[in-house]
Amino acid sequence: MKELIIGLTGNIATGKSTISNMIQEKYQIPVIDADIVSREVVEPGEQALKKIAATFGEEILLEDGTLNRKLLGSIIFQDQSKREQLNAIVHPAVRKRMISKKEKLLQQGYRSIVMDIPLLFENNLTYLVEKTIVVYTTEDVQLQRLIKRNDLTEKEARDRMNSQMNIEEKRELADAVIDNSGSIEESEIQLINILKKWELIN
Ligand SMILES: CC(C)(COP(=O)(O)OP(=O)(O)OC[C@H]1O[C@@H](n2cnc3c(N)ncnc32)[C@H](O)[C@@H]1O)[C@@H](O)C(=O)NCCC(=O)NCCS
Ligand SMILES: Nc1ncnc2c1ncn2[C@@H]1O[C@H](COP(=O)(O)OP(=O)(O)OP(=O)(O)O)[C@@H](O)[C@H]1O
Repeated sequence: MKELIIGLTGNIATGKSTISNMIQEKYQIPVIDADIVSREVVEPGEQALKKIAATFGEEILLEDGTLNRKLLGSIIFQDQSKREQLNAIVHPAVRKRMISKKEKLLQQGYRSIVMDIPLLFENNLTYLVEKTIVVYTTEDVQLQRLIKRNDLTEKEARDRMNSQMNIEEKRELADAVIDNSGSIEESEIQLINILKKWELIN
């Protein structure tokens, strides 16, 4: 089996987690998920959470001292400057922790690793990986799945989509694309073909 660090990206609700779970469970390639790491770095006691409270006010915390994600989301997805303020606090900590997780997995002997990073292209993080996969859907499918999964209004969903680079642009930048607009089975066939082409499975 070859060695490869893969960057998996896409847009909000195009299916990154669906594909990365498949890669981890069916093909035993470990996945480092930026969304999970971005939750770890804002746990109570973490520096990043203190900075968020200092910037957005103590009312951004719930009674138990954890981050009110719903409230913060409603602020930053409709205000670019607020989003940039949050990114400046959270992203350096996420990047640092992801690199350290990658080093640990390499030390444990893993040779292939997937880094699931929604903002891989926006934040110029391709230097962390060797190949990129974009999980794509048409904008219409993305919108419908996002509204359904997060129980959002169309405006809220569009604000979230507009806070990221357009999926058509990302598709152009990718080494490989999985079109997840159809069924999960159809997506798995595309994934298998990519993993075979990159000699990660037989
Ligand atoms: C604003 C927050 C609290 C909302 O939390 P919530 O639980 O509702 O969403 P969750 O974290 O699961 O993110 C869902 C999706 O939103 C998108 N997204 C999240 N943050 C951002 C952002 N700053 N810019 C663009 N898209 C984003 C991603 O596609 C992500 O997969 C949270 O998203 C956050 O802390 N964001 C900043 C960190 C970040 O950029 N994370 C994304 C990858 S590092
Ligand atoms: N092929 C598919 N057919 C039908 N529903 C799907 C398909 N792929 C994913 N979904 C559903 O669409 C929603 C978004 O998928 P998923 O959570 O994997 O996206 P994501 O890209 O990881 O999202 P985020 O950017 O928010 O982390 C989920 O509710 C998931 O169950």
